[in-house]
Amino acid sequence: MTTTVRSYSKINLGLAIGPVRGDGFHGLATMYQTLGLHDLVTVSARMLGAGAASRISLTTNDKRVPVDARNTCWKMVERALGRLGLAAEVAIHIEKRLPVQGGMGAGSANAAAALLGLERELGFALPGAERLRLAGEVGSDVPLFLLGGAVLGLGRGEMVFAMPDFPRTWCVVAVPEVGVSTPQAFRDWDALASGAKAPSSHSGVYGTAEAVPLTAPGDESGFQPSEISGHPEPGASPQAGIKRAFGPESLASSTLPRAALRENRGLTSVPAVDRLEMLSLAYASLSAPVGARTGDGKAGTSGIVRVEVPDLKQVESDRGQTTAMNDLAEDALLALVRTGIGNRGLQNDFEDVVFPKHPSLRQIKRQLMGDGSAGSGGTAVYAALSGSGSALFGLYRSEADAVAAQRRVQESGCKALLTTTLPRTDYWREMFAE
Ligand SMILES: C[C@@](CO)(OP(=O)(O)O)[C@H](O)COP(=O)(O)OP(=O)(O)OC[C@H]1O[C@@H](n2ccc(N)nc2=O)[C@H](O)[C@@H]1O
Ligand SMILES: Nc1ncnc2c1ncn2[C@@H]1O[C@H](COP(=O)(O)OP(=O)(O)O)[C@@H](O)[C@H]1O
Repeated sequence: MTTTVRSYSKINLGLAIGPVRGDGFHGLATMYQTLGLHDLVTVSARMLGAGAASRISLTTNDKRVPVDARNTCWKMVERALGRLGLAAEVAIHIEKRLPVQGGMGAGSANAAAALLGLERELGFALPGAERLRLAGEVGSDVPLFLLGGAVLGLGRGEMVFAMPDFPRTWCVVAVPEVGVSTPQAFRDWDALASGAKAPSSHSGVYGTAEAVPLTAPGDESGFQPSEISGHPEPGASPQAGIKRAFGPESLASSTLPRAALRENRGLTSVPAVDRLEMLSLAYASLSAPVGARTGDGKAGTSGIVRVEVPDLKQVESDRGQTTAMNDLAEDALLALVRTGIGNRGLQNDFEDVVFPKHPSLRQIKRQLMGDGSAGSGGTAVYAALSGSGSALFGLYRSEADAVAAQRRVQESGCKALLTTTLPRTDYWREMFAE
């Protein structure tokens, strides 16, 4: 028997990078959103007798994807079998449709899909908290795919909180040919943040900050990853997560070796931590009941997922959603877009290092955004780099606006895909392919 799982992608609606932690990872506050674009992961598995060693094999249609123990699916399956004390023969096939190194979390989603496929094949399910813990070990972006929908990510991105969902929203994903390495993008950010010249958009964050020691008194090694990894208790509130991620205990345990601290004074600034905490609180405040959210006071004016579009109209009426819901969706999305610090609004910090290195990506963001000029089609509600890139996305009020944006990007010679965001219920309903 085989199980085929849709391995969906994500975008980062906003992403703020914080200080380097004791384990070398960066603190993050990000709002993930799953998308309909997906790979297919097929798993077949059979138990082996007692004493046998597990055997994993992997195939894929994309030669850039490793087919050995470096593959995220392999890591996930190996860990899950180990945790269960089971031996099995497992064959995984990854049909790649998503860009590799695109910032869409494709490899991370593959790992989550492999776990779900394995569980179904063997007829077991790990407890929820255990799954999230294993997923976080495989990669910072893996746990979000065990929730789906709109997800707040804290810690190094692996502490995940399900947020109230925005109904499906039209989305265009631009897929430039350039690949961006995530570790390199973080290193570039470190160089920028610790350099003499602070980016103008972050002045006041890194420019004049005084360094504060995050090292516990007397601790010279400063390396205690076990204290700062892990996952909040299931059902914990985002606010509890924020406290855990940024509270005094976390700072005490988020130790940096003293030498690194000296070298990275700007990174450990109080304002940098404050900024991350403020942004997390702003994101988390969106978890208030939908009716309590405020938009721009002009509900219904921008019409996110308005039902003028035949296909989407069909989809929505099939699911019993009402037009009134669309107005609330618009309010929630506009509130999110305005979330941020100062007058910067929603943002992805990686743009500050990735755009200077790849100026063509800034240009693609402009095309996704649109300038509203006559004949060019509608503008985006929001457009940004996803994760560390190189994929970028735009969110649109209607299919017509999205199609116009797709055309603008394609005419400039860049591949552009039309899709929608994928709320949590749809994410799970459509997860297992026939
Ligand atoms: C930046 C983000 C934002 O969504 O996405 P992508 O652009 O990769 O999609 C993620 O945090 C990426 O998560 P993921 O791709 O799972 O990264 P991991 O395997 O955990 O880490 C890869 C490397 O990135 C760096 N890293 C990652 C996460 C983090 N919070 N701080 C880091 O410094 C580390 O150097 C790490 O070794
Ligand atoms: N299952 C997988 N699918 C894709 N890439 C994988 C996988 N496992 C490991 N990798 C490696 O991880 C790197 C990042 O992959 P990917 O998830 O596509 O990027 P991003 O995190 O930017 O979305 C790739 O360069 C690839 O070598």
